[in-house]
Amino acid sequence: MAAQAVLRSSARARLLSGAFCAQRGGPALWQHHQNQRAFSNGKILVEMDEATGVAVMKMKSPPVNSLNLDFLTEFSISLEKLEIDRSCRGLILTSAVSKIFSAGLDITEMSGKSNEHYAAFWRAVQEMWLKLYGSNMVTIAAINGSSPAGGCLMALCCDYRIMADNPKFAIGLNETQLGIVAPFWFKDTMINTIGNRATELSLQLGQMYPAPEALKFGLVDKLVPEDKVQSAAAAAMSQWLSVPDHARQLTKSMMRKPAIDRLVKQREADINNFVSFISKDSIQKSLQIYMDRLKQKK
Ligand SMILES: CCCCCCCC/C=C\C/C=C/C(=O)SCCNC(=O)CCNC(=O)[C@H](O)C(C)(C)COP(=O)(O)OP(=O)(O)OC[C@H]1O[C@@H](n2cnc3c(N)ncnc32)[C@H](O)[C@@H]1OP(=O)(O)O
Repeated sequence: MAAQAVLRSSARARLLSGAFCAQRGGPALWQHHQNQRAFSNGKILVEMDEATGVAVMKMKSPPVNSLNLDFLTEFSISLEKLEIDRSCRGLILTSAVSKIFSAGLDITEMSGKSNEHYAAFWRAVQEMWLKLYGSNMVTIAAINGSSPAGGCLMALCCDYRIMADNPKFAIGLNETQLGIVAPFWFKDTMINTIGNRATELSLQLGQMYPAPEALKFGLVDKLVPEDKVQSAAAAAMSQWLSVPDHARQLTKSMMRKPAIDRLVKQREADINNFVSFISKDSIQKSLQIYMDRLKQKK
């Protein structure tokens, strides 16, 4: 895909240079065990079944898998590593943290930091989206917990979503509840999944949907009991992998390319928009109030 080509160069350069790995105290090499390969960069564990060509990526950044700069960098590099591995055809994205898929963007990365930091953070968020939404692999989200905002975005980037059937787990783009705005490419991703009107309702209200409502709304494709999420994802994956790769990939590209191209074309402008928006005093105040409320609810 066009966006993949643009993105691959920078991440691959970092991957091959080992800069990221050295920073983490050593290269994230594959460990082999029978038909399984695995690597971990710290916040992400990847297990690959060589017999099926399916990798399971587990987010393991407790307490809530929030997407900070380190996490996003590890995520994009891990994804790139799988993308360039021709034996890997499918990816199941899930969480190793109990009851949480991902709490979305790390709010502390958007509070009280320099403009340079905000810009680097936002570039990393964009890169995660470009890579996951534009992946050539079959991507299935095994949503085994709550998934607000950026966590919901990650799930929406996948080709298919299976969620644990527990009304305590909720998913949605709740940005307006924090006093912030989902950017156009979050909005486009949701529109491409549930349509324009449902997206408008959902985004304006900053609605979080408990799992059963998320299914009705089309935000997820299937609900299964909590202990069946991984096996259901594996079963769905084998169905998806029965379709010839080239035809499925071209179809995926046809559906997603307009949204991807839109961000690629205005990446720098989008970063500048984010920095000027997030650094406003009024927005910083809203985020502070939201964080205080989160801590007080305990
Ligand atoms: C004009 C156009 C301009 C466009 C500009 C675009 C701007 C767009 C900017 C950003 C888009 C933003 C996207 C996002 O993803 S924002 C993040 C939204 N996330 C949330 O709202 C989630 C909030 N968290 C929760 O609801 C809950 O924590 C939970 C359901 C995920 C888990 O609940 P529970 O198990 O009860 O855990 P706790 O609430 O106790 O949390 C544990 C611990 O973790 C901290 N925390 C939780 N979420 C986050 C987070 N997203 N970032 C940072 N920290 C988080 C929480 O505060 C607790 O910390 P502790 O008290 O120190 O233990």
